[in-house]
Amino acid sequence: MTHATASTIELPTSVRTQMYRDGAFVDAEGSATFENLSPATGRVLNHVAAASESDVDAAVESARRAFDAGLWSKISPAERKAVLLKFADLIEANAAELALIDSIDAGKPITDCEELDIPDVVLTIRWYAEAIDKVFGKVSPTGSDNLGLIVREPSGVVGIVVPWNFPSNTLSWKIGPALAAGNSIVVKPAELSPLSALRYAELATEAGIPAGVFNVVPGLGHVAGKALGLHNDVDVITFTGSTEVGRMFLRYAADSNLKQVALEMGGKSPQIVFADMESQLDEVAEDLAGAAFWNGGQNCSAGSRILVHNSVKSAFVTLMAEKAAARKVGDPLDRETEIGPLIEASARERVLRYIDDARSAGAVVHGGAAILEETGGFFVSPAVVDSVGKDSAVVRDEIFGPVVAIVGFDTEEEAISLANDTEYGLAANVWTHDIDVALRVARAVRAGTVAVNGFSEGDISTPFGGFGISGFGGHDKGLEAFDQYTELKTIWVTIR
Ligand SMILES: NC(=O)C1=CN([C@@H]2O[C@H](COP(=O)(O)OP(=O)(O)OC[C@H]3O[C@@H](n4cnc5c(N)ncnc54)[C@H](OP(=O)(O)O)[C@@H]3O)[C@@H](O)[C@H]2O)C=CC1
Ligand SMILES: CCCCCC/C=C/C(=O)O
Repeated sequence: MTHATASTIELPTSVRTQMYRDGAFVDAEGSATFENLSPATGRVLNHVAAASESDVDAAVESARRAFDAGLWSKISPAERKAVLLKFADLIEANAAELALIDSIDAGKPITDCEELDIPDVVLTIRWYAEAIDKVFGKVSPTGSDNLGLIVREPSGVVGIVVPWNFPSNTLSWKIGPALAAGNSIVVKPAELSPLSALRYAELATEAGIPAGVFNVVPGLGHVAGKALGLHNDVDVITFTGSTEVGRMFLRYAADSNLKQVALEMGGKSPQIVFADMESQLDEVAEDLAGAAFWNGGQNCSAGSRILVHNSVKSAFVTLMAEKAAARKVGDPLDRETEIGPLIEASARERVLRYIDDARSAGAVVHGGAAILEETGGFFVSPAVVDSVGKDSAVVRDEIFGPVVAIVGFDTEEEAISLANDTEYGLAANVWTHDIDVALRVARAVRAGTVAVNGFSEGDISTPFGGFGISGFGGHDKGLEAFDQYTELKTIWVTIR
């Protein structure tokens, strides 16, 4: 394994670029490939198989064959657990290499990948492995003439479509419960970060997951993703990404076999800071700088909208500007780096446009410029936007970059009203010492996760999903994730 600077990037030698089907790497139809670029240099890293519609058909066929054969779907939960625990062990044993792959492929800081992303994958796979033989069906409250059994069965073939911002984590939140429940899966990783999914599939086979249970079809969203969404033999689609593409999966389901669809989409998550935090404003600003700028703000639950009491707003803005300026932006493979490049050139242009438009409309912007352009990478320094109207685009839109907008409020009611003034509803955060205020606000804000006194998405035991246009049809994480990947069946017995 080579650790390299952005100018001499070398991927680990284990990296494979073909599709993964039936337990083996295979070329896409006609050996078609697409260019996979480095966000840190803008240069081509490698060429990856571009799955066609017929490649997706073949992967789904393979998944269905494996499901029907029952070598995974019908074995006991305890047996699946043993294999999944081995899978987790193999991921752990290869953690350094997986971290390097995601860091190079998606431009994520290497220390984040090593210390957060990959350990979270190991934890997730272990957690679902451990859970599966502890989840029971139910017996309904019948009279003595009947026995009503409510059982859960694996759904069948699950299509998994994921984005590039946490290539390993969003994948693990879906493959963990889907595999534990006994399904076969076909994964469509993001075009911008396709590599780690292929390695996870290979490690799954090494752990003993039967051929055909775990397939990967890298490729273009409007080809491979669409083919999976429209496939009549896919029982479930689970998706993380933009609301725009999430809507397409609902249409695909309506136009095909009415497959189950679960969508985890974007957000514009409010971070509400009350006046009683005045004595700890520095600590709050540090936490909220993390919430806004972690992963370069390319996070569905990024704390990109701060609502702060007007009595402490000016001091808070000064602190946030300092925190932003202190963040080290640079080569994702440099261990000092806290913020890597944005994922692609168009993302950088979009983020800079939001910043310029806000400035032109009279906002005060601290930071927020294209930097390190000589590297060829897509770097932007973090931006704190103040003196901005609550209806401006920088306050309302999911920017998916290191940009945080700050808006003042005077009363609790106003804070709640501003927090809920969005179509999104993924996450929120409230800072106060007053437990009554904290709980009143937590209950009043319409969001799937509300953190109190610290940015958080919960842990693996807590369900993660969104209200409004942030979520549809199910949750990732927690035992609740099994609802996405199982069908409920009633068995009604007449006792004669
Ligand atoms: N909630 C979240 O975590 C995320 C939210 N977003 C939001 O979405 C914006 C765009 O990011 P992006 O990664 O492009 O997200 P997308 O929603 O475009 O992509 C997510 C996944 O869907 C696939 N896809 C794209 N188009 C189609 C299609 N027509 N039919 C079926 N599948 C498709 C993508 O493939 P391909 O990669 O080939 O395009 C990718 O695998 C971000 O700027 C952000 O606002 C993005 C990522 C994560
Ligand atoms: C270390 C675990 C990080 C998980 C973050 C997942 C974010 C998901 C998303 O943007 O959808």
